[in-house]
Order: sequence, then C-alpha cells, then structure tokens
Amino acid sequence: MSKGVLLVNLGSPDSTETADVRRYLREFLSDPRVLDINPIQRSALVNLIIAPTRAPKSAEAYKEVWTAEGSPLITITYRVRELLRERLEIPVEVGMRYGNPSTESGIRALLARGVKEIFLIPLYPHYAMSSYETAVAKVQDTLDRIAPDIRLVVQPPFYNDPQYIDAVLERANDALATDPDHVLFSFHGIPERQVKATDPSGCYCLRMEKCCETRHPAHSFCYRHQCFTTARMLAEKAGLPREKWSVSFQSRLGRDPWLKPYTDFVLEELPTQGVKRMVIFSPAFVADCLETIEELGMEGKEEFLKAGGKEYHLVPCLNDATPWIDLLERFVTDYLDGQLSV
Ligand SMILES: C=CC1=C(C)c2cc3[nH]c(cc4nc(cc5[nH]c(cc1n2)c(C)c5CCC(=O)O)C(CCC(=O)O)=C4C)c(C)c3C=C
Ligand SMILES: [Fe+2]
Ligand SMILES: [Fe+2]
Repeated sequence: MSKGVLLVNLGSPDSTETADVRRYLREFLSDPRVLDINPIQRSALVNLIIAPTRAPKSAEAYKEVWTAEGSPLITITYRVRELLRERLEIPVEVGMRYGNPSTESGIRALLARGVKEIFLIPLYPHYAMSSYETAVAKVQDTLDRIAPDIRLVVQPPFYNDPQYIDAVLERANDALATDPDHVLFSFHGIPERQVKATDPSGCYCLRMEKCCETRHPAHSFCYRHQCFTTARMLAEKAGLPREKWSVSFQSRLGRDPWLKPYTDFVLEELPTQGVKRMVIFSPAFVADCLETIEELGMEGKEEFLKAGGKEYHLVPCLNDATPWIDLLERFVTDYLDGQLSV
C-alpha cells in the first residue's frame, strides 16, 4: 500500500496585518478543544472580545519575530519537510492545524501522489487536547470528509523518548556551559480544567496531591505529567542537582486557572532568590515561534533582567537540527517496519 507522511504543527497568520492575525485567532480560538466552553459563550468571547482587542496586540508581537521568509514556525517546518524528503522514499507533506498551508492542502498533496495510508506526526512532544488531540481530530475529520477510505496511523507523543531528550540537550550545550545558577523548563500552559478533561478515569489528575508524580494510566493523556517527565529526564541527563532546576508554564490566556507556576511570575521571582545567571528551555515547542522568540526571548528576558538577573540564555528549539531530523526519520522507519498499529 502506498504510504506518505504528514507533519502537522499549529500554524501562524498569513501575515502580520491585523486582519490576517484576526482571521487566524478566530479560527484558532473557535476550536472547541482550545476554548472548551459553552459554544455561545465561546463565540461571544472570540468575536466580541478576543478578535477586536487581542488581534492588534498579537500583530505587533508577530512583527517582532517575522522574517523575510515569513513566520518562523512555518519556514522551519518547511525546512524540516525538505530535510526529511532527502532521507525518505515516501512523500512528505506539511499541514497546519490553523491557517496556511492548511491541513486539507497537505492531505490533498499526499492523495495526489497516490497515497492510501497516511502516517501523521503531530509536531508536539506532549499530549494536550489543544495541541496534539486537535491536530489528530482535524486530520481524521478531513479524511472522513474528502477521502474516507484512507487509513490513518498516528505517531504517539514522544515526551519521554531518550532520543528526543538527547536532541533537546544537544541544543543546550552552549547555554549550559555558562554554568547557570538555575535552569527553568518553561512549557506552554493549558487551563487546569483541560488536564481534568483528558483524564480518562475522571478522578485522578489534579484531583489528588502529587498526581503527576505517581504512576497512573491517566498519564498517557496528562499534559502536566508529560511535561514534568520531560523536565526530569532533561535535568537528569544534564546532571543538574534537584535544587538547580524547576518547571513553569507560559502563555496563559484569560482569567481561568492555568497550570502553575506561571513563567512570568517565576522569572520575576528567581533574582530575589539569588539567581543571577539562568538558562531557559522551551521543550513543548519543536520549532521556534512567537512563544519562544518573543515571549521568552524578548519579554521573558526583560522581566528577568529588570528583576535583578544578570545573564539569561534561551535554548533554541529543535528547529532543523540533525538529531531532530534523525528522530523524525526513526519515527517513519519504525512505522514502516510495522512497529505502530493503526
Ligand atoms: C505546545 C503546544 C501548545 C499548546 C498546548 C497550546 C495551547 C493553547 N494556546 C492558546 C492560545 C494561543 N497560543 C498562541 C500561539 C501558539 N501556541 C502554540 C502552541 C501551543 N498552544 C504555538 C506553537 C504558538 C505560536 C504560533 C506562531 O505563529 O508562532 C496564540 C497566538 C498568539 C497570541 O495571540 O498569543 C494564542 C492566542 C490557548 C488558549 C491554549 C490552550 C487552551
Ligand atoms: Fe498556544
Ligand atoms: Fe496527572
């Protein structure tokens, strides 16, 4: 059977024009897996509050990171596609969950090559309904609509894959060589209620103390547990003593409680605890994007320095680094060798 690979990431606006950013935010935040509230409230919130007020602010932020080629997230994902194509004999396409190139265009490009089975790699190491789950659902829904006979096989989250851990650490050699006082692992946040919503037992995650540190089947879907595991594995592999590293969650939106501690608060607090030199990782993102370049690289750095910090080193994402391409290639060869079931 003819097989092909689809890489799916989050997506960016088409340009930094406010109208394009507004269109992108509307599509993104109308997703019930992102704003998981009553549909009438969601529509009111998106159309009456977020689209008018957030779009101009986000457009300014996007201007800070935009390059001559466009959005970093999109151009990096295209480079990854090219590098994978050089190594594989089966077609490789890209589709974004929101915006362009759309998920559907990626699928149609594979269908045009005669592909009958798609191997989907959601470009997220961790499971969250607002990232991994919605990417899989979008691909499945699109296939049901335009090509119901096509089979779909999905790469599971790889947050604890030793090869992913090594690939992330390889990006940190220069930063860690600065002998930091503290290392912060900052993950994209999600609302606490979404951790509870994806708990299949309905009674475990965030409902008891240390839930994420004790073994439990719910952890196949627990973003918080998976982030903690990635951070612990990175810290252990880097030989960091326990008191020299911590985890935080960034990019919250709205007033509901999100996973804590919040990165911006931690960055202001660390200098008051004697931390002058720090290194910050963002292991939830495989490609540099608005949330790493602007939020951590610019805003976060300013917050830390203003609070009395002296040195701040942001570890670049995996981007198009060879160990990451090696890992993606391994995912595909494992799939082709039949090590993943449909
Ligand atoms: C790591 C995976 C991501 C999760 C989980 C996630 C959850 C999540 N995000 C928002 C709201 C926004 N996120 C925005 C940007 C953005 N988010 C991710 C990844 C995850 N989001 C990425 C890679 C990016 C950058 C995209 C780019 O073009 O570079 C934005 C847009 C920018 C802004 O206005 O801040 C919003 C909005 C929610 C509400 C959420 C979970 C519920
Ligand atoms: Fe996000
Ligand atoms: Fe948990």
